[in-house]
Amino acid sequence: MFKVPPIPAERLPGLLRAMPKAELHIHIEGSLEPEMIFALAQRNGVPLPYASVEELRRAYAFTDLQSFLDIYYAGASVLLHEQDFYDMARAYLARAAMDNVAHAEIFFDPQTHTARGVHIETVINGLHRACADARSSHGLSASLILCFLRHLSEEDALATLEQALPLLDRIVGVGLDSSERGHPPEKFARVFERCRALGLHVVAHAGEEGPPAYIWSALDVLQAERIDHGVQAVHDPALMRRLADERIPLTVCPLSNLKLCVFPRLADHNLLQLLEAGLAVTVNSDDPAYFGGYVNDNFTQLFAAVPALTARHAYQLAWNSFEASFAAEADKRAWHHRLKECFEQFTEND
Ligand SMILES: Nc1ncnc2[nH]cnc12
Ligand SMILES: [Zn+2]
Repeated sequence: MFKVPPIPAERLPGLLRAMPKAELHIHIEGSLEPEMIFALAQRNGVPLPYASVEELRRAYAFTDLQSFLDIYYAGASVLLHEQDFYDMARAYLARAAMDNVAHAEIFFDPQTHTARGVHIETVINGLHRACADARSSHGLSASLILCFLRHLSEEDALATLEQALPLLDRIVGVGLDSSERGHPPEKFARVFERCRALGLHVVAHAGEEGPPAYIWSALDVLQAERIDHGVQAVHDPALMRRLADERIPLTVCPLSNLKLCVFPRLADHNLLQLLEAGLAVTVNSDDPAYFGGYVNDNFTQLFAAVPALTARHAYQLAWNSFEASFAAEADKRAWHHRLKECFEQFTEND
């Protein structure tokens, strides 16, 4: 790999913002800014239990994952029409392009919408159209990952997969999200087996709040190719060795972990420990509208809080993000090249 020259600390934030990167852990419903929630509520005549944008924003004081999910699902209730899904994804992709995101793999939660009577085609077609337009408008490639809600039954997930079958050419893979504790990955063994047989990529949230055992079963039972979050792996040395040996990517979300009280302070985040143990860590925003930052904010705030993180780590994190993506090898090579050029430019300007 490219040998990264030292870069002065004061130039690091600029480099973090400028470097091309992939975002692999973003819930599109978590990109709905309060202003857009209110605009869509008005457009669609959906009542909200908050009087104003400010009142809604004030409710964003979370104590754990569940306290966030309750508000997140309420926010998603304003999405009814294909254009709503398009507008939401379009806004995220425009924002991601500003952060020099070259490639995004976007989670969506169809069950949140189908449970309210919205057809799955409405959801997928709106999101897919925004992804297609992002390529022409921003030169950004984007694909979709359908997530099953783990607090619901496996039968519900199987029914959702059935509904999605005619639209499978519009998604790259499936994931597992929502309330982690009490809902281990093995609850979804059959639906994930079916997805793998259909040729879909497979990822799963595990070890966000839940124990290392959930990461083991995401790997062994679901055969997950990436682990979303995975920060609890540090409590299990054998698991750490496996994740490092097999180069299984972790899509880590520092500001999410902070806002959901997984770590008391950003300075206490274990991302550096994971990286130094040889894990293929990436940095992502999770639900940027709720956690106070898009992907570049995650990079800059984490690096500011953990001064031991250097330009070498920044390069590794961006490189990992492309390598861990489900994009074509030729695209990965092109992004790796752009990344190297960006770092070379930064050192030449010294
Ligand atoms: N951080 C998170 N964990 C689990 N499910 C989610 N859905 C949206 N954000 C999530
Ligand atoms: Zn997530």
